[in-house]
Amino acid sequence: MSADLHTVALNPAVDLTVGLSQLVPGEVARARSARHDPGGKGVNVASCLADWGGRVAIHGLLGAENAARFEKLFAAKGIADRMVRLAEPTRTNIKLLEEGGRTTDVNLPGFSASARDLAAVADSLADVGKGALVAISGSQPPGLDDDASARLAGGLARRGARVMLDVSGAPLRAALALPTDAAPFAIKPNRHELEDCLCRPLAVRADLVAAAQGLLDRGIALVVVSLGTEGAIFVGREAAVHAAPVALSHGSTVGAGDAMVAGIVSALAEGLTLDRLAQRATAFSVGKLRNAGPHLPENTELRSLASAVPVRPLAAWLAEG
Ligand SMILES: O=P(O)(O)OC[C@H]1O[C@](O)(CO)[C@@H](O)[C@@H]1O
Repeated sequence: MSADLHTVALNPAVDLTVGLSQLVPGEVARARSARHDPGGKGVNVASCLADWGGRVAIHGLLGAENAARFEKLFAAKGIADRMVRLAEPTRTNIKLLEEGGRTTDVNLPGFSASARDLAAVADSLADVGKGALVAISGSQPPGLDDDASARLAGGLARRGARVMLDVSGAPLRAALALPTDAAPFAIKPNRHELEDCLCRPLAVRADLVAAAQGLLDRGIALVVVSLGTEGAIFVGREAAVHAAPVALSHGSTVGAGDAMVAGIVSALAEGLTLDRLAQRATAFSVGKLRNAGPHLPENTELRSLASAVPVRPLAAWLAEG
């Protein structure tokens, strides 16, 4: 990969995955297993990019008190740690994984952060500009303005970096309001996040595609909408495709979207065509389901998964729906 790769995690998390036979709300559940993994969207993306062989630096905020688990991951994968340390610990998010793979996420708000902390993150990105690819992912901790991620993205875009933004809710709305010269290069909402952001239902394929195409007018070059078991659509200025998922396994779905973001970033770094990018992104996402924690399978397995991903022009997918 020739590009300079960076990820930003403003609100990382230790993921506590609790294995259960079945979750019945209101009843006592006996856990069969428990594991802790360093997580949060920007951490997962960095970890997957490093697994693929990318040279990646991570920025953002991290609680000093429980940083060891993250530092161990970064050291093991050769990820350059440029995260700003905060006194409060990083949150723990709970993932209730039932037999059969259904996962219920309980995501905590996280440490509180200030405008000064955000400025320190922006400083750590000051030398990142033209030629760089930067993934900014995940929620923002309490204390930051809704447009915190959008401001980071806008600054980077104006310096010539290509930003892949994977945020939702108010931070996504703020990013979509950026002037076109500060717009992210790519975004990856899921259907629900896009509906929430545009305040309208997108249950019909034609509406979904029209909404994604409409976002290109805001200066975004690539809009990826993930559709769970229905795959994902990839809408660019010159081409648009649908990728179907291949053989789903029963692992936790936690981090599958982050793996998809890593696949998109790696494909952009390698200059792949949109077809190949869609296959790569889908293969990373499906491959991640096979592993617990923020880890991808071997590159040979990912390549073979990618070659099996059915990709077709969006018009064909639309005609069928
Ligand atoms: O930042 P959010 O939206 O709370 O999501 C964080 C959660 O998402 C994940 O990154 C998976 O996408 C988990 O590792 C983490 O617990």
